[in-house]
Amino acid sequence: MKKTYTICCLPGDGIGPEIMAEGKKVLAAVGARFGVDFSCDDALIGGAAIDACGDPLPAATLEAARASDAVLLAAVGGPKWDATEPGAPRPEQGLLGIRKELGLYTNLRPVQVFAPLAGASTLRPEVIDGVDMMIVRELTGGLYFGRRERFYNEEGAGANGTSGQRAYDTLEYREFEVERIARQAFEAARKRRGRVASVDKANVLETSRMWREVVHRVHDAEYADIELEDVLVDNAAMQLISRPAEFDVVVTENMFGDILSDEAAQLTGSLGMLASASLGDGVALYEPSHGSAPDIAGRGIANPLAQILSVEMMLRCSFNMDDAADAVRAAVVAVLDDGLRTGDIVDGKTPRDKVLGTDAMGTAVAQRI
Ligand SMILES: NC(=O)c1ccc[n+]([C@@H]2O[C@H](COP(=O)([O-])OP(=O)(O)OC[C@H]3O[C@@H](n4cnc5c(N)ncnc54)[C@H](O)[C@@H]3O)[C@@H](O)[C@H]2O)c1
Ligand SMILES: CC(C)[C@H](C(=O)O)[C@@H](O)C(=O)O
Ligand SMILES: [Mg+2]
Repeated sequence: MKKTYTICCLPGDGIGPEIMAEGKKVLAAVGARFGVDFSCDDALIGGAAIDACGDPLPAATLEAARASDAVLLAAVGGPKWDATEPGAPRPEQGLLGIRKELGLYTNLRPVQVFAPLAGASTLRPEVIDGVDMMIVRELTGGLYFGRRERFYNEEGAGANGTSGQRAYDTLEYREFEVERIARQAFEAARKRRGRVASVDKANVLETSRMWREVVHRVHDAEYADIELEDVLVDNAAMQLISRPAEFDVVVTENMFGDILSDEAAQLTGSLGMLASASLGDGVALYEPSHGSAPDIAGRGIANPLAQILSVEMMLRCSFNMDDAADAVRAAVVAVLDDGLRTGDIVDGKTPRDKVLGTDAMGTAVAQRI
């Protein structure tokens, strides 16, 4: 009897369905080579779910995700759902909702420069040479999940020529949330080069002062073998592009991690190269770090490699299929070594016949597995 894994697939919006097709293609190739069945069932999330049933995270989706062995998500969002009236459902609520419901507090975003893509980055080759870092982003706390409110008709409306609106978001962390993400970062560092940079804004924010104190306490008590440095987030943003190869593990709170990971993606040549794994205590979710790329959606030119590398992370983290994960990685490296590129990772030297669309790029990877 073949082993069967059930994967809940959430294609979402924009380029989501296009890159999801390539993730499935790669899973099928892995299944054929390693004698495993991947049963992939689609469910609705984001804008597609709003259109179908008015809810960005339908109960049936959550149920399917909980019943699966792993969740593979592509991307949500797009301009179609941006300009709705106050309080209307938004695609991003589906994503934040599933992260919270599944308790996915750890988001791993590996930033690696594939040697053949050195020319695709906007940074000089000697700056990005050897870049290999793991961003450990806290994913279920902070500003994203704090109390927020918007007041449309405040007293004093019209003062200073405005309509008198007021709005707030709350940045809150509890000690246990910092402790558990710190442990994840130190554990990751032990398997890597033994260094953690903890990024905060402790010169200004009270949450950051607590963050720093807790990270150091966990470090001193349990991980004294790991080298720990504190970096203020503004300085971290600068150092990420001035000395990126020196970072090993970077741990930070939710919003800083969101912003820094998009910045770090530029080291790899494109946001289309950045995979991620969102982990908690139960079923895990894998998704590219990028969004639904509405500017290129429907044209068949999106880079599917972040989705495919997210499949690699799934095979490793959820199914303990290291050989299969290695095969996916090797296939991606082989494709890049063969000079094949999607439009976002070309450089001045890429010949036209080596520039592939989404479907051909996915096929090229699958064929090499
Ligand atoms: N995890 C997610 O589902 C996720 C993540 C980020 C943004 N979003 C949503 O996506 C929508 C668009 O956001 P945005 O434009 O700010 O960010 P985006 O990540 O969708 O796109 C930013 C830029 O990167 C390019 N890009 C992204 N992925 C690519 C790929 N695979 N191949 C080639 N190019 C790629 C896009 O074309 C665009 O120029 C918004 O609604 C946003 O909320 C969703
Ligand atoms: C779409 C959005 C809510 C999401 C985030 O900010 O977490 C995205 O930018 C990401 O990085 O996964
Ligand atoms: Mg983001």
